[in-house]
Amino acid sequence: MSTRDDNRLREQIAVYGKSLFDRGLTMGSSGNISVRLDDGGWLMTPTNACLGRLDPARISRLDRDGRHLDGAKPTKESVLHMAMYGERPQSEAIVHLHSTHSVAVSCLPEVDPCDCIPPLTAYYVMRVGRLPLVPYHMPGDPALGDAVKGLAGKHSAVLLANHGPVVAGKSLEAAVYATEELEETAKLYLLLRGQNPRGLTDEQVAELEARFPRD
Ligand SMILES: O=C(CO)COP(=O)(O)O
Ligand SMILES: [Zn+2]
Repeated sequence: MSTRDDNRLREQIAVYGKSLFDRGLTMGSSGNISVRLDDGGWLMTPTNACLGRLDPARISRLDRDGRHLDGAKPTKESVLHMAMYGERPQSEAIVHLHSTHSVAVSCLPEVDPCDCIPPLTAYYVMRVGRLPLVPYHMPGDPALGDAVKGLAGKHSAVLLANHGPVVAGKSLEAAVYATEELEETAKLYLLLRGQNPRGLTDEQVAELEARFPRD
């Protein structure tokens, strides 16, 4: 049964999904979005759905154990989303995209798997922080859940190798903002590759983390 709060969250998922899709931040039927419900379950975007054309009424609802309750069949990444929530009780929403520059970084052989993108800007530090790389798995592989478990407690965002970012936030808005910041910083990183850019110092990063703690 849908509550008023459910309906507000369904509308929000559709609005943010369309905004992300319309700006080219994910293509075709790629990407997925979820939000946590008060009863411990989740709303998740349906599998093979275009984020630009979501029908709020068809968004999938799952119970706290990940069982599909109603709506269309959920995203094949439901196990990944649930594993991330399991490590992050403070997170209320997760966004996964195939945003081009972030995916490009996820394919580079030289990235540090503990920290894929250096702290180039203050907003990257404030919204994303250190970004670990998750080894390649097929989309929807349930083993992706285990692969993020060791990382998601300490990191609100992870980068799936040769695939894309998965970003948690204390609200859907926060998760979207962080995903956008990650994509723009991935673009900057690629633009500046080979130019020995000056990143923020450890002191500047520590100052930002103290002043603007991430959830
Ligand atoms: O991005 C995707 C898989 O990683 C899209 O999958 P779904 O269509 O099942 O959500
Ligand atoms: Zn994907």
